Amino acid sequence: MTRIILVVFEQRDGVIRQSSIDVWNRAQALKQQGDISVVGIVPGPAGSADEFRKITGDGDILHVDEQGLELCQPQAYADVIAAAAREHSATVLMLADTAFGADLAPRLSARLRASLISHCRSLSFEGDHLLCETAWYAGTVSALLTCEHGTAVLTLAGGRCSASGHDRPRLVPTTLERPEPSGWNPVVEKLVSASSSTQDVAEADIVIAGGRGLGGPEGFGMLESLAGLVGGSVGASRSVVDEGWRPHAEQVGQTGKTIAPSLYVACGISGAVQHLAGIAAAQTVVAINSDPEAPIFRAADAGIVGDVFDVLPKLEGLLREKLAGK
Ligand SMILES: Cc1cc2nc3c(=O)[nH]c(=O)nc-3n(C[C@H](O)[C@H](O)[C@H](O)COP(=O)(O)OP(=O)(O)OC[C@H]3O[C@@H](n4cnc5c(N)ncnc54)[C@H](O)[C@@H]3O)c2cc1C
Repeated sequence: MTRIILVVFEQRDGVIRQSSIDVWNRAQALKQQGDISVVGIVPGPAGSADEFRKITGDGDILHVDEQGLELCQPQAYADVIAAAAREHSATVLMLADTAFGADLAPRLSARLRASLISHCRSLSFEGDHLLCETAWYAGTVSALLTCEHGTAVLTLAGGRCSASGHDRPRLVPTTLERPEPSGWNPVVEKLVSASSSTQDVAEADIVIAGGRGLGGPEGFGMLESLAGLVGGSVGASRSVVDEGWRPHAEQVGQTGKTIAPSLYVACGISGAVQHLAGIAAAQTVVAINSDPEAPIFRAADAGIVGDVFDVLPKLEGLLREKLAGK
C-alpha cells in the first residue's frame, strides 16, 4: 500500500521558509525506502512563481489561498491541512520544527486523532513502521520512537537538505471541502516582522552569534559587521536576550530557535547544554572564547582561544583582504 506523506510548507509574507523546503527534501529522500508518495501543501498567500521555483522533487503541491489564511493563524491552518490530509489519505504529516510548526502540530494531531512526535532528528521506515529519532532533555538524550498504527504528525528539527532531483513538483491551486471554519483566532489582527532588515536566524546559512562574553549590546556591532560581510545573520545566547542586549527572535537554543546553518560562529558563548540544543544540526561550528575550558570547544569543529575583541576585528580584516583578492 502506498504511504502518503503530506509536507506542510510555512510561508511568511508570501516567502516560503527554507526550513520547510528542507523538510520537503527530506520527505523526497524517504521515497527510496518503499512505496511512498509525497504531497505538499502551502496554505496562505505564497503565490509567486519564483517562490515555487525554489522547490524541486516530485509530487503535487497544493496551494490553498483563501480569506483567513493570510495571518498564519494556526487554527485556520489546522482546518485546511487536516482537510487536505483526509482528502489525500495522508498517514504522515511533516512540519518544520519552528515555533509555528510547534504550535500547529498538536492541533493537527488532535484534529486527526494522530500520534505526535516532536523534534525528530532523523526518520526512516522499517517495514510498516516509521522510526523517528528525537532529542530530549535539551538534546542530551535521544530516543527512537515509532507509531504502531494510524496517522503520525511529526516536527522535524533543522537539517539543511538539498534536493536530489531537478524535477519540478506540479502546483495545484486547491479548494478543499471542509466544514465552516469554526475557530478563526480573533487575537491575530496583524503580523509584524521582528527584524525585517536581516534574514531570520533559523533560515540563515551563516550565523555569527554572541554571548555574554561580548560585554554589552555595543559588542554586537562587530558581529553585525562580520555577518554583513559574509551574508549571514546575528544570533544570541539566552543570557544576552535576558539582559535585553538582543531581541528574542535571535535567540538560539532550547527556548530559542533550532538552527541548521552551514557555518555557526559562537563568540563569547560558554556552550551550555541548552544553547547546544539549538545548534546540533549546524554543519561547521567555530568557537571564539577566552576560556580554553569552555564547553563550547567540545562542540566545535574549530576553536580560537582568545579575546573576542582582538580576534573578531582581525578575522574580519583578513576576510576583507581575501574578498578583495589581496
Ligand atoms: C530551561 C532553560 C532553558 C534555556 N534555554 C537557553 C537557550 O535557548 N539558549 C541559550 O543560549 N541558553 C539557554 N539557557 C541558558 C543557559 O543555561 C546558559 O545560561 C546560557 O546559554 C549562557 O549564555 P552565555 O554563554 O552567553 O553566557 P555565559 O555562560 O556567561 O558565558 C560567557 C562566555 O564568554 C566567555 N568570554 C567572556 N569574555 C570574553 C571575551 N572577551 N572574549 C571571548 N570570550 C569571552 C566566557 O569565557 C564564557 O565562556 C537556558 C537555561 C535553562 C535553565
